[in-house]
Amino acid sequence: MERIKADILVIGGGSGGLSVASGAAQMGADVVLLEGHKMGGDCLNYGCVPSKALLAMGKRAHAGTGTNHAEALDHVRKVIATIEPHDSVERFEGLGVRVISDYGHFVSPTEVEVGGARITARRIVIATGSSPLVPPIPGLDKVPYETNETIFDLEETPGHLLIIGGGPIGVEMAQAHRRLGCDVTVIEGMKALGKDDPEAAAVVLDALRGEGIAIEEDAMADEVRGKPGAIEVEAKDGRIFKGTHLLVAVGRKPNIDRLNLEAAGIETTRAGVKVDARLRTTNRRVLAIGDVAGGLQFTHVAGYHSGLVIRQALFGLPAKARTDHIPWATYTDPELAQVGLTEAEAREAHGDRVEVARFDYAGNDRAIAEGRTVGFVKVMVVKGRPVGATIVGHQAGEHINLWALALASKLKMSAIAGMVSPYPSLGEINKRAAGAYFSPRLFDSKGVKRVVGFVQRWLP
Ligand SMILES: Cc1cc2nc3c(=O)[nH]c(=O)nc-3n(C[C@H](O)[C@H](O)[C@H](O)COP(=O)(O)OP(=O)(O)OC[C@H]3O[C@@H](n4cnc5c(N)ncnc54)[C@H](O)[C@@H]3O)c2cc1C
Ligand SMILES: NC(=O)c1ccc[n+]([C@@H]2O[C@H](COP(=O)([O-])OP(=O)(O)OC[C@H]3O[C@@H](n4cnc5c(N)ncnc54)[C@H](O)[C@@H]3O)[C@@H](O)[C@H]2O)c1
Repeated sequence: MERIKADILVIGGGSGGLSVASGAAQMGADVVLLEGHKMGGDCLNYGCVPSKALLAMGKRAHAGTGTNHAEALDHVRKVIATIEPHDSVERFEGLGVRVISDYGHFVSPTEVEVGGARITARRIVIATGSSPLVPPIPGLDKVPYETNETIFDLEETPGHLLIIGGGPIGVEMAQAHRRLGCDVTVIEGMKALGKDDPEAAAVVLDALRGEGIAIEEDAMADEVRGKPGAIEVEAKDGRIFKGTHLLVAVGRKPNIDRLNLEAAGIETTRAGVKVDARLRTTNRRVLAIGDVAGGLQFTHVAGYHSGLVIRQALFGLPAKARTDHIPWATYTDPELAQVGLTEAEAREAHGDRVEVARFDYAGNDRAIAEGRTVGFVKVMVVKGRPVGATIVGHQAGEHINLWALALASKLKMSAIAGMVSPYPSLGEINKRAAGAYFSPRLFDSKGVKRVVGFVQRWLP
């Protein structure tokens, strides 16, 4: 058996693993990367990239440019093919990474076996991601169903797509398919977009319903039956939903089954590999990042984790994973974006000390000019600093960047209010929200009026 020694062994070539491997190799470390399936992982092949490409085609169809489902899937394939070389084995080998295209598993606390090789490394990084969770709903195993791993390869256009799960995957896929000409029913066991601010989520759900998508809430799928082309989902309360195709989007499960973690003394929880604030597992040589670490499951979180791992594994420096500054966005139209605490979370954590500053898209001249006046930004502020921001509306996922910076760098509201925004930009909504925080302090204050009166008497 071949024996390989490395500084860093990365298991999994998705968003997190590839960032660690490329960063570490370019900084001079000896890196081995294992990828058992497709380089680029979920995000490139079955997640962010195809879903945003399909949504883009849905937008085109909605604008009247006559795109159909088959053309949209063709576009999805082309987008993946365009990005693929960036994540390819060739590129990584060019960076000096030894790539092994196979699944790896631990055989001891310090060794991983893959194919015919046994690898030891100073640090091992588990970056094996997650897979679609398929719940044990009676009958589901007897009907054809799609997940995010198959929906972008569907041969035929669904006549009526049933989607179990109204989280980000469910609602993004609902709007993309609806705009590409399918009937769509979302079957959500609790509240759709339930992890987001309910007032903002309602704006998205209203828009989706307005486009003809049925969103059924408090409808926990309890039984599935039927045959190809004629599928029924029955909810716990007896409601029955009929469609031609079924997409299951009820969350994720961590990819840990193949890893033989017991051999390495690595503990797990229901969410994934157990990690501490520094992303260390219960084996001190092994770290876990991205979806498999069971926290927020986003590509940019996997990327953020990779930076923390490089800091620790290459430079021996401590690095703590924060979550208070992590944004996320759901790329429906209108978009929904969040960073930090929602209004409810902020009130729970800070009580009466929270002030909510708010500005509506309807008050922004560019939004009026573009006919995109639906939505708002609200910012949760404690002692002059933002602790969270919610934006729903046109390009909310872009506009949240500013608040992500503000939270990451602990900026004050005065920094945002003091920024000069180009007129007429949509992004000015953020400055106006900060302005809304200060206006009562300036315009409703007797003290300010007294000072102005005094100065005016003395100014030449
Ligand atoms: C439909 C959908 C849409 C999404 N949209 C967004 C979005 O818009 N924005 C966003 O930020 N996030 C989005 N996400 C989430 C995002 O895709 C994930 O958070 C991200 O891919 C996680 O990266 P990762 O590196 O942890 O795992 P992955 O990217 O899944 O990579 C893990 C890799 O490890 C490999 N692997 C597993 N086990 C082994 C083993 N034993 N040996 C070797 N290799 C192994 C797998 O084959 C895989 O390639 C979306 C997800 C889905 C499903
Ligand atoms: N834009 C983005 O960044 C983006 C897009 C898609 C996915 N993602 C990532 O992927 C993760 C997974 O997304 P998801 O939408 O699959 O999961 P999710 O956990 O966010 O939502 C799943 C939904 O399914 C519902 N559900 C569970 N069991 C059910 C049942 N039996 N019947 C009816 N409803 C049921 C839940 O109540 C929940 O609302 C997200 O949390 C996110 O991290 C991100």
